[in-house]
Amino acid sequence: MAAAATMQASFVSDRLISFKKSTAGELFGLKTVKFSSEMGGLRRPSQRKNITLASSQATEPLLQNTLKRAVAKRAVELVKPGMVIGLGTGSTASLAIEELGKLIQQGKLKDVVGVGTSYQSRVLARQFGVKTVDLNDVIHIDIAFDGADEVDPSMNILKGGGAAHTMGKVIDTMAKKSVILVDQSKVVFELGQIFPVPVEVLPPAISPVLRQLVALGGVPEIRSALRKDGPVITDFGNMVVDVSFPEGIKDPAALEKRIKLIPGVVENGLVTGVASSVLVATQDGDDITIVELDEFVKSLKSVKEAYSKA
Ligand SMILES: O=C[C@H](O)[C@H](O)[C@H](O)COP(=O)(O)O
Repeated sequence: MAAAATMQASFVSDRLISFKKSTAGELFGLKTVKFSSEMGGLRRPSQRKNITLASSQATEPLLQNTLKRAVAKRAVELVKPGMVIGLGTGSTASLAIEELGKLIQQGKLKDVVGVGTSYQSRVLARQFGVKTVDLNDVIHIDIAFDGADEVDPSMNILKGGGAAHTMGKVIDTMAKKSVILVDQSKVVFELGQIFPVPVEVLPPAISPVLRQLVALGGVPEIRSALRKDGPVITDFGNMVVDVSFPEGIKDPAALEKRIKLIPGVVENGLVTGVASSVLVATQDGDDITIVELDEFVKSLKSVKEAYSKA
């Protein structure tokens, strides 16, 4: 319970929690310092657990932002003239909107329109010159770009750190190609070990939903707002419950469905079987590279094997 409370306290710290996410080193349970530095200065799990918010603010977000920008730039290279693009929410998706806007403003992409997943994405699209249309005015989406809070090696996703997972799921599911953009810190062996599962809930149903979530083995906490007293209220007027699962999430697809079936639940942040591609921004020394998730996972396995033989 104390761990869950700590997680929740961090979680509401305006998402300055990248330092708590599982690193590549943790993905396969590696403990060596050498592996961490070899992989571009990734922290050992022990460091990660004990790091303070202050030190993370001093260093980690700078690198993470560079990685997010790099993956956003790469993603928009996939866009062709005339496409309808799903515009995700969050810091990484926001950078993709900005990069898309640059290409449009430079005249390199014509007749592209975006469909926003949130107020945030629509406002940014307007700011960066990406024309938006209503979801109900399009019959298809060519590519959706979105971020994630965690990704496992099977391309199961955990979303909703910004309480925007409901429309994100609608648009990502509808898109011909759902491209998830992450930096290496988001790749985990098992979903839910660091992040709780966000659940959007109809406010009048909050108590029965909380009870049902406990019955599923979850530890639910209503997400509190940062600069407002009381709960976070989503773009659709609902509340968000962050649910940690102390026993782990062994079957994300099954849990996604079980939470969805609770009356009063609008949507949850588990997204399974939807992503067509996960682009991972990785850092190795001064080099930043963008790779597909399976390639990233393979490279970790080979490093692990090399160290286990040494
Ligand atoms: O609700 C927010 C979305 O699911 C975001 O895509 C997710 O939280 C990742 O956000 P960020 O890119 O800021 O880490």
